[in-house]
This record gives sequence, structure tokens and C-alpha cells, in this order.
Amino acid sequence: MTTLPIDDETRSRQSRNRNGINIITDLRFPDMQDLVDRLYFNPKEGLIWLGDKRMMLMHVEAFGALRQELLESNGVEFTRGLLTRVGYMTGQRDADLAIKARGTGNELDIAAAGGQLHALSGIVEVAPVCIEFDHAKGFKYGEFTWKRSVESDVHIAANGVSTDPICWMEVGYSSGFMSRLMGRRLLARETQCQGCGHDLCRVIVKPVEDWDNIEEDLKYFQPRVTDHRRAQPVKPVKNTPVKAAPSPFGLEESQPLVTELGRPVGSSAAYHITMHKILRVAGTNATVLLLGESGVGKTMFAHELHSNSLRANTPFIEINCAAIPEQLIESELFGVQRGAYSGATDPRPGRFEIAHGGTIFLDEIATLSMTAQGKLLRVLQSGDLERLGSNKTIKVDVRVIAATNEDLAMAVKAGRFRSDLFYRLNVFPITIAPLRERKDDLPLLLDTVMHKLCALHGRHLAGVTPRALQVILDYHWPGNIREFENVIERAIILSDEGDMLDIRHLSGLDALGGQLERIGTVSWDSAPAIGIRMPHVETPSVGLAQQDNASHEQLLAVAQRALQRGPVRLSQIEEVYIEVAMQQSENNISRAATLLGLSRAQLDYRLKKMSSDNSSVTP
Ligand SMILES: Nc1ncnc2c1ncn2[C@@H]1O[C@H](COP(=O)(O)OP(=O)(O)OP(=O)(O)O)[C@@H](O)[C@H]1O
Repeated sequence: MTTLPIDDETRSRQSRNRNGINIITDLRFPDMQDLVDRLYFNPKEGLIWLGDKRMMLMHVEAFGALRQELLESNGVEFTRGLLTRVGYMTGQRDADLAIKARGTGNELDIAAAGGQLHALSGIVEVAPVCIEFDHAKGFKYGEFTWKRSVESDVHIAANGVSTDPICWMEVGYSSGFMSRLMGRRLLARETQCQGCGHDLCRVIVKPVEDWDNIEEDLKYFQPRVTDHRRAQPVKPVKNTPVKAAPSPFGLEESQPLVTELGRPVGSSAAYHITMHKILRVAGTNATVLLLGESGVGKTMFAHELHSNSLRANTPFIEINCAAIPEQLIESELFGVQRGAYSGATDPRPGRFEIAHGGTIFLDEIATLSMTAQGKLLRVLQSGDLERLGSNKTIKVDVRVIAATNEDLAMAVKAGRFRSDLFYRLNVFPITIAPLRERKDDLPLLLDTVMHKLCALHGRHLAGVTPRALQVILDYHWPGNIREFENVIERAIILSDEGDMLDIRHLSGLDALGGQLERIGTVSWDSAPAIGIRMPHVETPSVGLAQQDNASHEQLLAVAQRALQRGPVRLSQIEEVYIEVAMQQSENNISRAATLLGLSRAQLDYRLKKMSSDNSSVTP
């Protein structure tokens, strides 16, 4: 892609290079007229737009009153969490606008748009202090000062000087903006704050893994910890469960955040809406119906619901109705009396009895036989069941969570599902959006899944290359999070110890229809790309992304001409690129490897292979 000329102000920055870390100081933001030009007022129709997003003007006093009421009625933790997440979401939206507005400029200008849009929205005046990036790993450190933050002003006006930093929404904004821009989890922290009486606020942004005690900050990005206020028990569960299984995802607030890896994560609006619904219904005894495509996380959310319920310390019994043969499903769910059929030599409790006092999760509910549907309806209505072959009624107290990826209303119409059961189950439906509609979750998911799977496979990876990130963020993930986990797991296994996870490791995506969109990276002047994602920019395709000056059309033309002349060996193309990279880097293997997006060891291996292949064909 083309790089716009750097304006005078940006050029005035000082750049030092130390141990592969580029430190840029004396930064000044570029002219922001391009951003101002995207602010439209249409007072006649009551509309304000910033880019393609509708905005609103709000009195700072009104915001202050709202914030104060939240603080007084819900406490600091709740208010901080809420404002952090509102800020995070706004930052993500502004990052999209920054990419659209400055997509053809250099990366520093795109990043600067965050501070400028924050100021344009009247929230805070931002000044950059220092930015560092690592040649191998990308963005490493950013330091900014803030003046006149809206939150410090309203906080001081209402409460006086605070002992702790209080620009929660602004911190959320910076974290959201930078995470969206870099395609990985970055976190902003206020190290000094005007709300505490300092001259100005000072903010540091770093990758999540480079901060200590990160759990303290991260909990505000998830609604569950701060928003969770359990309802009082509707009625105490009296009976001891038949077989108590410890809940794998218990959510006592005193529990360490280590459980984070086994619990849902996300930062998209759709994710937050789902979590809010889960938490709202968790404290009741209502039956819940989880809807959504395969692999979106229905099972995981069912666990989350149980863990947040009054039954958290009671059994959570999970049953996949589709995995059990039709003739066995009734005995499995409701139990068997001795002699109910030949072979039933012992009486056996069903899953409902085992779940007594706890929760049963019926996955793939649409596959239940009509008889089983009838029995399930009875349990839901009266809590009564009879084991197969028995007349004795057993009373159970079980909360039911059901899930399906089918349209149950259609199944009712087709006569495959009882309408009375459908209405009974549909008391509180929660639809979980597919991953393609909540791409904001991807950086957080990638981070979580990488940590989990690297630990599982004993691999230590240096990170993810910008171009691989771009593919991950732009792919439409038809198999949702399950597919995402599989692709990342395969990629981790294919990577060598110490590698950066790269496009060549993402093999599963090609197999799924080759739906990769065009990708590309932009350069930070002549330094390696720091990973800003450019989803809508027409740039060279996979494997050619490093050649930021070649247009896609030019490369297509070369490929077309070559193939018209006859068959082409892909390995030959690879060799040609390696040769050119070696020439351009004057045979410096490390520099050539950087040009090709490879590690030094990988290029070294290829060079040796090329030379042994060539010597074996030379007479
Ligand atoms: N929000 C999330 N955060 C982290 N991991 C997730 C999230 N949602 C789902 N996963 C992971 O994705 C995988 C698929 O999730 P899950 O089995 O819950 O999907 P599902 O909708 O129940 O699928 P199916 O309909 O096929 O039963 C699991 O490994 C789960 O751990």
C-alpha cells in the first residue's frame, strides 16, 4: 500500500533504537481537520454523525449527575465497570473510524487519531509522550498525558479529590481503541490522575501480558464480577443431591481469577448483552433456552449461568440429547425400574434424579423423541417423573437449561416438536450471536485461547504476526468459536518453539472454502509493521503482504502472465522471493527473514534446503 508523505509535525519526532526496541519521543499529533470533517450536524432531523456512527451531545452536568447516581446506588465497583466498558466500546468504534479516515497514512497518525477523536468528543485533551515498539513483537509501550478529563472534573465537583485514579471511561476508551487497532489485548492504566489532585493525568498503555496484577483491571472489562448481585433464594434447596459433582466453574467472588481460562470472555456489545441476560436470569429458577449456531458457546454459557445461580454448589448435569440413541434417551433421563426391560437387572436413577437440587443442561433438545418430550413437559410443569417400568412418582427439584441450534418454532410447525413444550422452554430465550457478528471479541478470544493451548501443548510462542492477526480478524468463522479454537490449536502445533504464529500456520482456513479476504499490513515508516489491522484496504494478498508498495493488481498481472506461459512450480516462486530478499538485504539472513515474514531459523532452513536441492540436480 502507498504511504502518504509524513507531515512536518510528525517528522519532528525523535526516534532511538535500543536492543531491537524503537523508542519514539517528541511526538506531536498531526492536523486533525480530516477527523473534524467527518463530524456532521443535521439539527433539523435531530442527528449528529461522526463518520458513520450516530452521536449525541450531552451536558457534562447531566453526565456527572448520572455517574454520581450510579456511584451512590450501585457502588464504585459497579460504576467503574460500567463506565470502563462504555469507554472500551466507544474506543473500538473510534478505532474503526481512525482506520477509515487515515488508512492510507502512516501508523503513528492512525494511532494518533485515538487521542484526537477523544478530544473531538469533548472528553479529554490528550498529548503523546513516548511510544515504543519491539521489532519482533510490535507495539510495546505508549505513554500519554490527559488534561481536563470529563470524569476527573465531574468527580471532583461531586466528591472532592479522590485517593484513586477515577478516569474509568477514558481508560476503557484507550484500551478499546488500542486493542482494536493492534488486534491484540492492550490495557491502559492511569498512573496519576487530576481527580487525585495531580496537575495532569498520566496514562500508560501496554500489552496485557506486560502488566503486573492485571486481574485487578481486567475484571472491570467483564460484566459478571461487578454487576453480579444474586437474588435471594426463592426457596431453599432442601434435599441432598444424589451425587454431588463439584461445579467446574464456581463463581464465588473470593475465587481466584485462574478460572478465567475456562469461562467465557468477550468485549463485543453482543457478548455483553448475552452476559447481562445470563446474570439477570441466573438468580431465579426460570427455565432458560439457549439458542445459536453450533460452536457459539451455548454449553459454556450454560455453565456460567449455573455457576452464577443459587445452585452453584449443586450438581450441573449435562446431557447431549443427540448423542444418546432414541431408545435409550428415556431411561437415561428418567431412570429405569428393575425388570423394565430384559437386561434391566438393577434399578438406576436417571439424570433428572441425579441432578436433584441442581441444574440439568439438555443440549440439542430438538432431537428428543416425542415420548421423552412428553415426560420432560411433565417434569417442567410439576416436578414429577416415573422411572421407566415403574408407577411410583418421584419428585425432583431441577432447574432446566436447554439448548439448540435449530429453529424450534419451525420444528413445532413441522410436527417434530411439541408446541406446549416449546412454550414451556421458551420462558427466557437467550440467543448467542455467531462469531462473525461479534468480531470485537476476537482479540480477547485469541489471547485467551493462545494462553490456554500453549500451556496445554507446552509451546512458548513469541506472539502472532500482524498479517496472521489480520487474517484471523477478517475471516468469517462459519464454525464459530469451536472452529476458531481448532484453527489456533493446529497453528500452535505447526509452529516451532519461539515462533511467531503466522499465516502459514493457519492451514485450516484454506480448507474451509478459501474465504480469506484480502489482507495487508502497513509499515511504521520503514520499521516492521506494528500490527494495525486494515480490514477495508485493498492491499496485496496472503504471502505478499510485506511488499507494501506493490499493488494487488500488479501482482495479479505477474501471476496471470506467468501461468499463461505454462505451469508454475510454487516452490520456484518461493525460491525467487528468497533470492530477491537475500539480494536486497545484502545476504544478511536476519534482514531477509524480516522481509519475508520468517524467523531467521526458518529462512536458514529454507536456504540450506534450496542449496541441497540444487546440488542434487546439478550433474
Ligand atoms: N465466550 C467464550 N470465551 C471463550 N471460549 C469460548 C467462548 N464461547 C465458546 N468458547 C469455547 O468454544 C468452544 C465451543 O463452545 P460450546 O461447546 O459452548 O459451543 P456450543 O454452542 O455449545 O456448541 P454446540 O451447539 O455444537 O453444542 C468450547 O471449547 C468453548 O470453551
